[in-house]
Amino acid sequence: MTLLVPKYMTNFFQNGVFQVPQWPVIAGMLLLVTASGAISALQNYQLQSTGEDIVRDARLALSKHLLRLPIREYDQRDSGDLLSRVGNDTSQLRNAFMQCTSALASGFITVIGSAAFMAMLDPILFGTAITLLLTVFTLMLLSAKFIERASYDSQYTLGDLTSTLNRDLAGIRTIRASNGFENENKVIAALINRVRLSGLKIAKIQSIVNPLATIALQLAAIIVFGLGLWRVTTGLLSVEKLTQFIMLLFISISPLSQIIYAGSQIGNSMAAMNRIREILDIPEEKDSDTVVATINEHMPLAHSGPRPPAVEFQHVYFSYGSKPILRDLNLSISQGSVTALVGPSGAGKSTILQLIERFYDPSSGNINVLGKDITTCDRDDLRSHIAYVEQDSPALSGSIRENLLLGSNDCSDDECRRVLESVNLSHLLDRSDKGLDMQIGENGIMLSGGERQRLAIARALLSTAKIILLDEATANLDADNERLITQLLTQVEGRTFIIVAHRLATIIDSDLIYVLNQGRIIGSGTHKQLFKTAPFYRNLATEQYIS
Ligand SMILES: Nc1ncnc2c1ncn2[C@@H]1O[C@H](COP(=O)(O)OP(=O)(O)OP(=O)(O)O)[C@@H](O)[C@H]1O
Repeated sequence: MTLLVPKYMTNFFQNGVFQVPQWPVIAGMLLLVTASGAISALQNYQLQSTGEDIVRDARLALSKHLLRLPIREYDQRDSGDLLSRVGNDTSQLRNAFMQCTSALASGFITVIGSAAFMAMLDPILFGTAITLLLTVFTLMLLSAKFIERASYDSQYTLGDLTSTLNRDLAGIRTIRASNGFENENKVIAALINRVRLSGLKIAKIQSIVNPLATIALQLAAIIVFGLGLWRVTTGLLSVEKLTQFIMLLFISISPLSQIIYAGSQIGNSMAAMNRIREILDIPEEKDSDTVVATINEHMPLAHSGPRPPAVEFQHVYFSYGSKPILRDLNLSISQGSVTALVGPSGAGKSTILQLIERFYDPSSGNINVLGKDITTCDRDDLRSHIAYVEQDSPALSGSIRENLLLGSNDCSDDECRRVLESVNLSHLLDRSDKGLDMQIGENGIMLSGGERQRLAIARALLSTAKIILLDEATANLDADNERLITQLLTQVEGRTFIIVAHRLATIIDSDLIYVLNQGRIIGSGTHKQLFKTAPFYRNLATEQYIS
């Protein structure tokens, strides 16, 4: 519609002489301009909304993918950097995308339409204008490559900054207690300066290229205008046509500048896109799986013969890197039993639990859970049979209820209360009138270490998992609570407990104890048997005054 305005303007001239326009002409023009404004506003909103949808989809895909990466990826990557990709990079992508789409979509038609009209009005004048404009464009595209590199550096450094702040906030007490503030502040300041330098590099490129582009555009307009005037004086072009041509040129200059500016932003969005792609290209944990079975723990009961072990390791070797961690490991843990893994720090006890969860796969050997080779099972199905209380018993920010129901939403409030009572946590419900909805702060900071452990044990007990892995799950408990939890585990029926513990007092009543040293099983049996037959275990027990 905007493109019709210059044509309308020819009503102001008759044979090269200015004519006062009639009211209908003025009204028509006003209508044209208003309608064109309204359409452009609608179009702009529609584009922005499509842009928001696309960026939302990118964020959804990225965050979903982030939670499903293989565990090894989290070992190697920094959580702050991953967060920065979901936050900063998608915002960067969003900004550049918005500018590009709105500039291209709304401006493109105007520019192409103006070009077509101008070419019809005077091909020579149009040829000159297009040559000059193409030169400006090439300049902008060249600069986008430099901007992409600088922007990539800037976004990486921003990722480092987010991770450092993340690390510092998580360990703020340690930092304060060890007077580490100055050192950390220096690291953060250095990163902030690096971000600034990358930003300045981009600014330098843009502050050279953008004015150059504007000057070049103005020069192009002057040259075209001068050439047009010359063609009018030599009779090759009428005043009406020159007026139309110049108006079309001015109409197209603003969207053209927008397109050129958007071109300079492509570098930023490419850098952000590459960082997002880097994560999306990592195969998800499940991607390499060939699922041929599901675990059905009831099936063996229907058949005659013994039930398969809850967990079985057959000649398992494993390493995180080049150093072997587990060597030729064989375990057999019966369903419904309490089994303990003991041994010195670094022996590989937690690693065994993580292999049962299939966070990692062994280098060789087999692991069976409830009679099925876990590499042939669906991971979600496998994990639905296992509850895992990690060594540090991390609690999640949120309410008591959210922490209890993580992964299973179908427990009633009464069941939640009962399980809290069984682990001696009922007093938490009396702290405020919010009951189960009481917030426990970031990572459960409003709970004591022992309360966090009992909350994690409560979550495991509330789940329907038949196999419960407890990694040093009572290490922070006082003697009374430790006794309570130990007794509770022996009373729970139909579940298999695999307990890693340093304090032997908590596991001496276990049905079976495996003693590990340097990734090998060096003894197994009950406490009594091991005390008699395994000198290594006897030493461990004697050191803890256990006979
Ligand atoms: N994600 C990992 N990447 C690389 N090495 C690891 C990783 N996790 C553990 N290790 C190493 O593997 C070895 C066994 O660790 P693991 O945590 O299984 O020992 P542990 O017997 O549970 O020790 P602790 O009693 O101190 O918890 C250790 O040498 C440890 O440094």
